[in-house]
Amino acid sequence: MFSTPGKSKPRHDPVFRTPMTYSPRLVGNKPVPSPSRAEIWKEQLGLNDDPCPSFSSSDSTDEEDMENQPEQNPISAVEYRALQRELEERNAQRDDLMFRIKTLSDRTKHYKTKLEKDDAAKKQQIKILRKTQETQLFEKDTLINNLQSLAEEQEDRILQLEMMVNGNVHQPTPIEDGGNRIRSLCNEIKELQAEKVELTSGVEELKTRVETWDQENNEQSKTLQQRIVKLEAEIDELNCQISYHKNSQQMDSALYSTDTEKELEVLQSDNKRLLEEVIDLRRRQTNDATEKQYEEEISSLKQKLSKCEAELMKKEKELKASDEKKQMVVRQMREVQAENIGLQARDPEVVTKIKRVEVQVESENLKRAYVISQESNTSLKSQIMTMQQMCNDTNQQLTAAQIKNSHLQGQLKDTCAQKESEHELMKREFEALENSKEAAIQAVREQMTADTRALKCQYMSMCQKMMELQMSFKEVAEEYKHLKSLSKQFPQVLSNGVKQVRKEICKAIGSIDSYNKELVQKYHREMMLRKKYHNELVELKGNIRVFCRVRPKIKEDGGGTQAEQVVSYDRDDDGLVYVTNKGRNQTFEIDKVFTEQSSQIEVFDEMKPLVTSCLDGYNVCIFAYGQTGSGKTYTMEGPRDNPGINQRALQLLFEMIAEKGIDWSYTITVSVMEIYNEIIRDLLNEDTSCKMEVKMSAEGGLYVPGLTYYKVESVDDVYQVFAVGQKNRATASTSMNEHSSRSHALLNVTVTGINMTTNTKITGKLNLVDLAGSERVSKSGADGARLREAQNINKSLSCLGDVIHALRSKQNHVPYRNSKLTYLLQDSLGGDSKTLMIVQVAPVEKNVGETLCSLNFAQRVRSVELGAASKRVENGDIANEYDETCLGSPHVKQRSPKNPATPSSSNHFGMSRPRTPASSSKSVTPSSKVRQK
Ligand SMILES: Nc1ncnc2c1ncn2[C@@H]1O[C@H](COP(=O)(O)OP(=O)(O)OP(=O)(O)O)[C@@H](O)[C@H]1O
Repeated sequence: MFSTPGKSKPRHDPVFRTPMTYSPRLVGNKPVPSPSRAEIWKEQLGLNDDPCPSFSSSDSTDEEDMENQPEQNPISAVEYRALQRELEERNAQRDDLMFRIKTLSDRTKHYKTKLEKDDAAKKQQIKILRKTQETQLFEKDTLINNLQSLAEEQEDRILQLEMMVNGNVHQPTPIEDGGNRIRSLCNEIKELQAEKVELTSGVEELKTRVETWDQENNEQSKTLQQRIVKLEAEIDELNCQISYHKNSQQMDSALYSTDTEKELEVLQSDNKRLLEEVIDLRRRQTNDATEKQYEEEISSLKQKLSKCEAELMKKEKELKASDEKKQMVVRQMREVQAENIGLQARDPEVVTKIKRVEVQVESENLKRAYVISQESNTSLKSQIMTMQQMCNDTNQQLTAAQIKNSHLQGQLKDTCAQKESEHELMKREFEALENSKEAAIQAVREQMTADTRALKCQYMSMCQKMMELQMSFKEVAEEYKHLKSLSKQFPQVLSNGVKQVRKEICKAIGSIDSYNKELVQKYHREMMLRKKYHNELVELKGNIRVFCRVRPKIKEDGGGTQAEQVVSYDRDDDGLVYVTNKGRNQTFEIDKVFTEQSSQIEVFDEMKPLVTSCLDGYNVCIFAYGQTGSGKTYTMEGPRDNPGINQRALQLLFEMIAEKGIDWSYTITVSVMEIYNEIIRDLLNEDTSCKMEVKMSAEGGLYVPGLTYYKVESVDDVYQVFAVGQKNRATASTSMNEHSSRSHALLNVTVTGINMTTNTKITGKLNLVDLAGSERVSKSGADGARLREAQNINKSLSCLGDVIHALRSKQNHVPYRNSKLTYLLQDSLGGDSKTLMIVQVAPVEKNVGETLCSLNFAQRVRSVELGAASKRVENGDIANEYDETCLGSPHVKQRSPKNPATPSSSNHFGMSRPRTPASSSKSVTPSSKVRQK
């Protein structure tokens, strides 16, 4: 019956519908088709490709089945409803599962979107970081480029300076990009600097060498000049000597002159060569183009210098040798002169000879030779002059070169200093930039590392989340698949289930059919009985009602066959009780049977209406009847932690009064008495020896003169009253346990209500009586005092039976006055009262006789009709006397008893047995003072 959302209905908004909006379609009602929540979710989840199998076919089939079923298999409406309910439950389960799927898919979507968002944020962060990194790298590159350009500029400047110094032409080296370029550039700069330093040192060395060489050259030149001068002087001197000895010593002097001239020539050639070398050196020094050439030249110069030095050494040696020769010549000349002088002084022959020699010298040849020698001498002199001139020029040039050199050296020094300072500055800047660059790189690296770590952590956590999500998604998917398969199988399963259930139901129906028939029969019988009982109950309203309570087994019951259970109950009727006696089952019909398991509360709940009717002005009497130890006291008083009817009744009265509100003013008074051996004792009076009597007032009401009443206002007051009563009862009796079993205990509660608006007074009385044990005399075998006690008990219980009998048989005279008990209970046993008798029985074989007697008595009492109960309402003056009881005229309604029997005919009322100490639950506690009227 599900419609396809895409066709029959517009697409639903992706809004989650609460489960309350969903109304599952049921089989039999043919509801208007509407998309299920599962379909909506599927649609929202995009799972419409394989839609859930529509239940329409199965539903319709089911429906048809159901419609056709009555023809084939008679299925009742109950069965149909059960199936409907099952279907609803299945639908609800399916919806719940779909809801879970929806929730999980929502969660998955949520996580996915979160993941995507995180991814986008991460990517954005990475982009930003990349951009930042790129910007930083760009800045770094710009910085490096700036540095490079700066370095290039500096390098150019250095090169320019070097060019200025050296006249070299520097070709700029191509600069590589990036850090390698900087490093290579730095290395190159360092290398260049080292080279420059080396070159500078080389230049300086060269300069020093040049200087040294210049100095040496100068010195050599000076030495040479001096030597030249000296030689010229010597030549002059020699010329003089030659001129002096030109005739006589022509040959010798010519020889010497030739040697000297040779020496001079050699020296001049040397000098020339040296000058040429110096000039060449200067020229080379100024014209060197490249450093290599310069070095080569320096090396060649060095070699030349060394050669020059060697030559100089050699020349010095030669000069020394020539000096020696000259000295020798001078010496020879001196010797010649001395010889000449000696010869001149010796004789004229010698003079003539000399003259002759002179004449010979002055011959033509000599003259030619002399002229030639003079010419040569002149040319030599001119040459010497020229050489001197050249030497002077050279010296001037050398001086100028020296000046220029010193000037250049100064410039070079300045340039070097400037270059060094600039280099230092540049180095510092470069270092600072390098440091800042390193710091920036380090900071960026650290930032990047931290960011990478954080991103890694994020990535890991996201991966983990993703894994978890994937896992959960897988689980959800598997669950969804499983659900899908289940939902696919569901119609089949459902139809199978329905068929199975139908079969089972049919089978069950078949199997229980017979039982049902039996039940129907029972039901009809029960209905009849109920109707009858109801009618009886209505008729008997206000009459005696009889309950039976079976106490549980106690240890006093002993063991063995005597302790065997003889009481049993009807499973369906709580008014039937069976007693097995000598193998025969006896059935007793009671208004209500309380089993061993019934609690005090359950028992009291049945009596609540009676108790509360007291507030409406009814007289109520509840008395417990039964043999000793059957649980009368337990039911009426009960243990302290689980109180009985007495306390609960008073507590209920207080609660009801509290609920009544302010319109009614209630007063509750209580009196406690006991009847022992037909003597009434006031248990609220400390003087228990005072015998009380029941009197008839002038108005016709019964009262007990001198009876103590306590006005109670709370449950605590009730407890105190009970305590006083128990204390006084204990004081009055020597053996509490036995005494309590052989006396009737009466708790009389009088409730007086005054309506403040209408001034109406309502008086109700609640008599709660714990009767003495009802054992037969023969069983206990009592005698003496015990016999008297038993006789009194018998008498009172017998009188009770007589009264009931008289009432039952509509006798004109009801013998209330035959016993104190019936006389006291007259107004509660009369026609306008409500009476409840709880017959207590023991469940064991040992007490079966007494149990049968008690139940017979109960059944007889139950059959007595007392007529309808009536309220005791007065108008007008409010009576303040609480000790007055008003007896209405007994109204006996005739009704045939079911089990007519004479109450006193049997030996039921007999002597009581002594009671075991353990069975006593009556204890005396001191009471506080209460108000006594
Ligand atoms: N419904 C019950 N649940 C538990 N114990 C019970 C119940 N009824 C009676 N008893 C126990 O049985 C024993 C006898 O009970 P109880 O004294 O009330 O008997 P009784 O009929 O009042 O005797 P007597 O006539 O001597 O006063 C007590 O020990 C009591 O605790």
